[in-house]
Amino acid sequence: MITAPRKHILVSIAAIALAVIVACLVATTFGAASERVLSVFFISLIAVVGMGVYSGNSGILSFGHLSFMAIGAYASALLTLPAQLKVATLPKLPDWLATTELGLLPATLVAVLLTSVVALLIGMAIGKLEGSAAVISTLGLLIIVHGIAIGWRDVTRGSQTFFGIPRETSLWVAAAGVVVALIVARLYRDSVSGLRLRAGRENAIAASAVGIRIRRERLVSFVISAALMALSGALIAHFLGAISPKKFYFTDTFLLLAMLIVGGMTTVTGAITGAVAITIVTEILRRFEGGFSLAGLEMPAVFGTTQIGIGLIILFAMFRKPNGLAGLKEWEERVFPDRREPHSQSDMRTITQAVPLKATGMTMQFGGLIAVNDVNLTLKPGEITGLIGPNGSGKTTLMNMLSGVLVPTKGQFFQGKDELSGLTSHQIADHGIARTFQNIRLFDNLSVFQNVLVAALSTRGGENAEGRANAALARMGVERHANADAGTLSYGDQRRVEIARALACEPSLLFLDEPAAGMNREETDSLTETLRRLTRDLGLGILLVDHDLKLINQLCDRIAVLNEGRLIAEGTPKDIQNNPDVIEAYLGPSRQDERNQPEEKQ
Ligand SMILES: Nc1ncnc2c1ncn2[C@@H]1O[C@H](COP(=O)(O)OP(=O)(O)OP(=O)(O)O)[C@@H](O)[C@H]1O
Repeated sequence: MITAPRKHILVSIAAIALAVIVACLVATTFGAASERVLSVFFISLIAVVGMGVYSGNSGILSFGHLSFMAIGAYASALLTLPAQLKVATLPKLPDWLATTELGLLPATLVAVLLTSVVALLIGMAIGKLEGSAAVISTLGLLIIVHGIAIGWRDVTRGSQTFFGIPRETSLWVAAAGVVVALIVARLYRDSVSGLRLRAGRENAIAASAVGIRIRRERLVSFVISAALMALSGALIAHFLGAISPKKFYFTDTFLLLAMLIVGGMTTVTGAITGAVAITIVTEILRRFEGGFSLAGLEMPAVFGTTQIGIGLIILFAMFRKPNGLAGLKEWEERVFPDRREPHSQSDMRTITQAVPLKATGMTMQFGGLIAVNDVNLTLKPGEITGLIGPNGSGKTTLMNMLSGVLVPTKGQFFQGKDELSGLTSHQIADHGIARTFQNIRLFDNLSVFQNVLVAALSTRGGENAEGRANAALARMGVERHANADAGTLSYGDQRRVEIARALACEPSLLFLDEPAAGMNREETDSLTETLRRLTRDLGLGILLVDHDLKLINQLCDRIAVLNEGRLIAEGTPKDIQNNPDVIEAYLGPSRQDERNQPEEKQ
């Protein structure tokens, strides 16, 4: 399923095909040299969009993707190399490989398939890593594959040139390859998997809380991007006719990453922009590298002029355009902004079979600090439970444990007979528990509609996702912002969108961590009314953490009070208001004495 408007996709594909055909026709009129430049440009562009499919959508920069290009290049070359030449130059090849002599297309398909399998295995290992560890591991991959290419002499000819590869990559073959790669990358970006991955890139914790399995989506993108790299590798091998391991090492990694970073990692438009910009600059600087004369002045040869130039462009881009020259949007998204009309024909499903969530002995220890200490709590559908307590009393920590963000040190919680303790955040979301965060965690660079849609797509089997997304937006009164980027909204609207995103998961229990923080009284009153309607109309249970005691008292059926990690009181708002332990926790013992004295005198 493609999540973008059909118009964007059709316009994009038509433009890609047209631009490539026009570029080919222009190059052919200028002769063989320009055809060569354009062919290399197309093949490089396949690699850049290949890297972008993973790095752009996941936000994890990969230094290792040229390994997949190398695997594609060597694998396809081994399959197309004339048998006689194989016998002469690679005498130790196994018979079946020595006698195989395929055409470019089948050899490329086999190479792409083989690379995808290798990427699947590597991706499963790398996918366990986060942040800089994930980035560094890709560097390790590059070094390992380079080492194998040099060491496996019987198959690769080691560091010597692997020559004699049939030069079958014509300009039109490269053009066909780049059209396929650009379309695959464009479709992936707006596929369900691509949207989930971009949500995870924006905020991994929130993505997991709406049911997204980030590791799985990363793996999907890793394999697709490796397949595109293999395609690029096969085409370059059959364009040059000779390859060696150094072709797939640091120099080209730097060049391709520069294209991706300068253009903008997150879009296909960015990959194209970066590839065009860096190719033009490289072609110009290369002419000056050997020295030149200007107005009678002889400039000496400066080795590395091209690399220095590319480095300067990267610096310029980082200072002036940190998201790349093309920014965060595809060109067609800017030219034809989404004018999705908000509609809410469908409403949210009423909770009919919800069961209470029972937590016992919940404990969380951070080093020497016991943030939550042996807390028992039951949350019922259709009921609003307030969770209050002074700053640092453990409210958010308890909510984090019940939503799978933190693994409790001790304690268990069940939904009916199902034990949820020990489940991950996305598994808990699938059990109908959704949440918002104290510090708003929206997917800032996705539209409001995409924020909500991706949650609906990732829970309840993705059933009727668009309808659920629209209904959730309408329930929270933010449907008019559907097309705006979430990060551009006012604070109050962002909080409402975050609740809408949680509602799109169709939860039976909703956890709200300080939903009224930063809202004025009017906005808070309106939120109070909205939340009341949610429980009344849909039978939803709510766990509400807030410091606004007026909101808590007005809204909650029951209130639980934490102090220094312990549950010190539980009851109706009236019980809690008069509870001496609660008064002491909030006001301190001396203030409570003051408060008690007049009463004692009476
Ligand atoms: N990840 C963590 N690592 C270490 N200590 C933590 C962590 N998270 C919370 N704490 C500590 O646990 C205690 C409880 O924090 P928590 O955020 O749950 O309190 P809270 O009641 O939600 O506070 P507030 O009302 O200010 O949001 C605090 O002392 C806090 O510093």
